[in-house]
Amino acid sequence: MPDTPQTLESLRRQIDEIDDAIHDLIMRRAGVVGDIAATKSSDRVAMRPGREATILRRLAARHEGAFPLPELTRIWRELITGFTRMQGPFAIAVYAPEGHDDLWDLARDHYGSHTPMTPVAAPIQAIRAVHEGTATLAVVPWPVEADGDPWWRILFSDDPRTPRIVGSLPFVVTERHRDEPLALAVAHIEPEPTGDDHAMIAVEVTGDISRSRLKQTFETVGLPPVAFWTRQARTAEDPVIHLVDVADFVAIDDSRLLRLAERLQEDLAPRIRLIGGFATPIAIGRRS
Ligand SMILES: O=C(O)C(=O)C[C@]1(C(=O)O)C=C[C@@H](O)C=C1
Repeated sequence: MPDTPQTLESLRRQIDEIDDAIHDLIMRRAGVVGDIAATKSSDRVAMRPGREATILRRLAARHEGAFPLPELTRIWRELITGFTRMQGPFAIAVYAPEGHDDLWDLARDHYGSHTPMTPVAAPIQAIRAVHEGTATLAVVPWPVEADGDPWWRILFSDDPRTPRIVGSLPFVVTERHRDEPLALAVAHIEPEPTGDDHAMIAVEVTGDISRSRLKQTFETVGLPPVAFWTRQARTAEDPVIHLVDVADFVAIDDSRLLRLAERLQEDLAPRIRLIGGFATPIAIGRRS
């Protein structure tokens, strides 16, 4: 078709009509989210990371045509964050010390362009901000084995006000994220199963246990372990804590946690705490 001013004009008219239809639907969606908000308790965080994961997975699965999927999911991240912010205050504390803005960028990509974000110099400060209520959510680094004093240790607590791991970033993993660091999100949000989830389980023990025995014990009780980190004891009285990433949804009253404790009970006097979980991220392209 020749690119005459007339056809260009009529094509742009179609674009305007489509934009109006999209805009109308966004405004209509806001009305439905308002009804959802009315069903939620106003003193709890409105965000539901499990539901968000399900929405993005469903759209990614039905997507067709030339429009790039990373941009499509990015638009939905912006929308969902807007709909979350519509329901109440939402602010983030991000571990972003001077010169290290990787987690800042991950947080912006996921939690939207306009969400208030505060950089903090230590992961523990971000979690403290959630505990104290000055932030809704903390973005902290993915655990590393070499960390002698890992931040996740402070989630090992019986205090019901302790926040939990609720998400993993990036959720939509693209080529751009190859070799980039990962992050975890920590907040006061009840986990919801999405059909493809991970659980983070911390095991404090008084004695020595090899990785292979730990792995085998998790497998025996039906908890599929995919990664381990150990916080070594600094003194003889100091307990060792293992953090285990399990590829399944685990609820706080899951009988597998009891069976795990029973199996380790004999010689290790374990204390076991579910310190959170997250929906398995989706990969677009490959991250090798
Ligand atoms: O389903 C909800 O609970 C909503 O609040 C709606 C919605 C959405 O925009 O779809 C918004 C925020 C939540 O994190 C999840 C989903």
